[in-house]
Amino acid sequence: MVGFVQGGTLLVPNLKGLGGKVGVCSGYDFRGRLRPVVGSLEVEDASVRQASVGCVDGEEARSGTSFVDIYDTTLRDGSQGEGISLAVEDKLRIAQKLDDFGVSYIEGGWPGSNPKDAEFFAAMKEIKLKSAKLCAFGSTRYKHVTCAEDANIRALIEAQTPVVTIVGKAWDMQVEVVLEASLEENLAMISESVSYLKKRGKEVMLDAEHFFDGYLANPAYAMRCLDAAGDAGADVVVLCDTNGGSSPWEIGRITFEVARHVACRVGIHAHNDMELAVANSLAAVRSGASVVQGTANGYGERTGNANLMSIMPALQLKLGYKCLPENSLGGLTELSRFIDEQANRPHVTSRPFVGSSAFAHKGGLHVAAVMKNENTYQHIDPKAVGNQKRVLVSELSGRGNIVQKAQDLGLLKSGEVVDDAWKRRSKAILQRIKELENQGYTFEGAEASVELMIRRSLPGYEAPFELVDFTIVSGNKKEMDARDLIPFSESQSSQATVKMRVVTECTDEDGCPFVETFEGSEGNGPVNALNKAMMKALTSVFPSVQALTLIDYKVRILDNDMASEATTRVMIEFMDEELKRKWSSVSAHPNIIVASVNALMDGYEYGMLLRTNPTPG
Ligand SMILES: CC(=O)SCCNC(=O)CCNC(=O)[C@H](O)C(C)(C)COP(=O)(O)OP(=O)(O)OC[C@H]1O[C@@H](n2cnc3c(N)ncnc32)[C@H](O)[C@@H]1OP(=O)(O)O
Ligand SMILES: CC(C)C(=O)C(=O)O
Repeated sequence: MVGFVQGGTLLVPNLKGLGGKVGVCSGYDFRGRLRPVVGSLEVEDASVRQASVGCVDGEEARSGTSFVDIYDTTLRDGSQGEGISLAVEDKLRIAQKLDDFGVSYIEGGWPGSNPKDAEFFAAMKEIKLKSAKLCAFGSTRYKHVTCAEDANIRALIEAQTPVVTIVGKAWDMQVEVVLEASLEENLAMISESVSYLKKRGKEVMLDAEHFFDGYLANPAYAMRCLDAAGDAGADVVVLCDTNGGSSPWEIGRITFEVARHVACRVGIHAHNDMELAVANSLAAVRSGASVVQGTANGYGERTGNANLMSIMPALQLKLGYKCLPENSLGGLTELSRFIDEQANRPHVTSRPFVGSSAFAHKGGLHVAAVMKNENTYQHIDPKAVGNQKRVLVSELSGRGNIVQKAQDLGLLKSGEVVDDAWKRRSKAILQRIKELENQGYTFEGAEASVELMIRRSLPGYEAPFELVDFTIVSGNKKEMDARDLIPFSESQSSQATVKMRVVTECTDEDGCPFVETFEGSEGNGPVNALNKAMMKALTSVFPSVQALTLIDYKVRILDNDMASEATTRVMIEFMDEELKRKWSSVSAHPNIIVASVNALMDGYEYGMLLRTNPTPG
């Protein structure tokens, strides 16, 4: 922020000796955001062009913030990402969630493109958004037709949205090669399309496709494209880094030029081909853009669009802009994961701000420091974006990781002095973890196994069951001969039996009496048969174990060169359907059955503990 407008006078601190032109903004709409650049100021040193041109006024000036509108295009540009296909119902749910969260604009799709998008807009006519404005997207009219004749423009009107965004070419080469139209015809396409939509009461944005490449190739023509839109009444011209090849310093400089030239608001739409889309969007804002287009989690064609999940917190927490209603940002992590779920995309743990690893500490030195002061290895408070600090336990841990884990689990009070017993305990656990990781375990993703190690080290811990013995008989010649005829799910090629001692009700006086159970089961493989037998044995004493489901079973061979003697790592994930909790356990062994039995036992033990003594999830 370099300037403050007061009573029509631009006060520019610290600009003595600087030069070039500085854009001046004035007036605010209901959100307190800046209105168009209305003038310019000559100063003397061109280096200022790379500085920010944001201007503030009145209340906003006093608080030192200005409003940036977030324009979400997950439902349109996001769905151009490979592997993303949203059903109408998904789109409706996402639109409502984005509205609840508080983005300013939601681009729903391209009504002239396909029946699904048209259906979405039809359905949206029945849904009232709380504060976001719904946008329909399309292109400028086709060459040599009138807007009234253009099916795409007609579909935009029929969508009945308050906002229409149209993409128009801004790079002379693209006009000639792709549109095969004259440069003048392209200007007419832009101008007539904008004015046609404005006359029908729409708020209109022009997405100036390839703007930055176009500006570098032919700045005068690129600007004429924006002028064609601006003169026809466009509310916002959005500068697109369509090929995603620009850098923040170019984006900053060019956005600055545009912001001081055009009379309407300026937006930014960046793609991530250089992994700079977020940086480019922020650079544009610092240079005068006040609308940022992007997608949830950075979905989008090729390498994706600018990730709004990073842009929104960066604007509010780092750059001092406002872009969301009060307290909204705390829902960011949930929003990101909700949209991943709807889009059927895996959660990317390393995503800044919202990923489950974004505040996960692994290195022993880091954890020791974070325990003293979280700011030592965190750039923000995770709660500000609805995320949480996590401590991982692995061979890279120090004692602090174990102590912190015990505190997180409520086994040791936070702030309590770590006494000698805990010092010895944490040292022993740590040593065991390092030994086991050396043998092939990995505890990082197996938090149930870590928790059990800590609990088992505590005086008085009693495991809810003990596996006395098991047998497995797997495969037979008859099944082998018929293997091509039997579907996998129907194969019963393995049988398992288990003998267990299961704790019944514990009382203080009598301790915990055991019952011994013996059960058997068939399965389509040895682990399946064994799991079913364990489940039977446990449910015969604890019926609630039925709510536990094995949802993932991963096997990894750790030393391929050892051929069939190789060590196998098994990671198992369970879910308790009723408690809505998931947990993972791990084991490693050269015998895949032993590794599986150990991981299964940890999984069941943890599940039964959760039932009797739920820990924070
Ligand atoms: C950078 C972006 O992300 S822009 C958005 C890109 N997204 C999409 O394309 C997804 C939705 N698209 C679609 O469903 C289809 O492409 C449609 C319905 C829009 C058009 O389909 P079709 O009529 O079959 O045309 P096609 O897809 O081949 O598009 C090419 C035509 O569009 C014209 N065109 C391209 N950009 C524009 C534009 N901004 N304004 C006007 N016409 C344009 C081209 O000149 C070409 O015309 P021609 O066939 O006369 O040479
Ligand atoms: C249509 C526009 C916004 C676009 O996706 C781009 O140019 O990248």
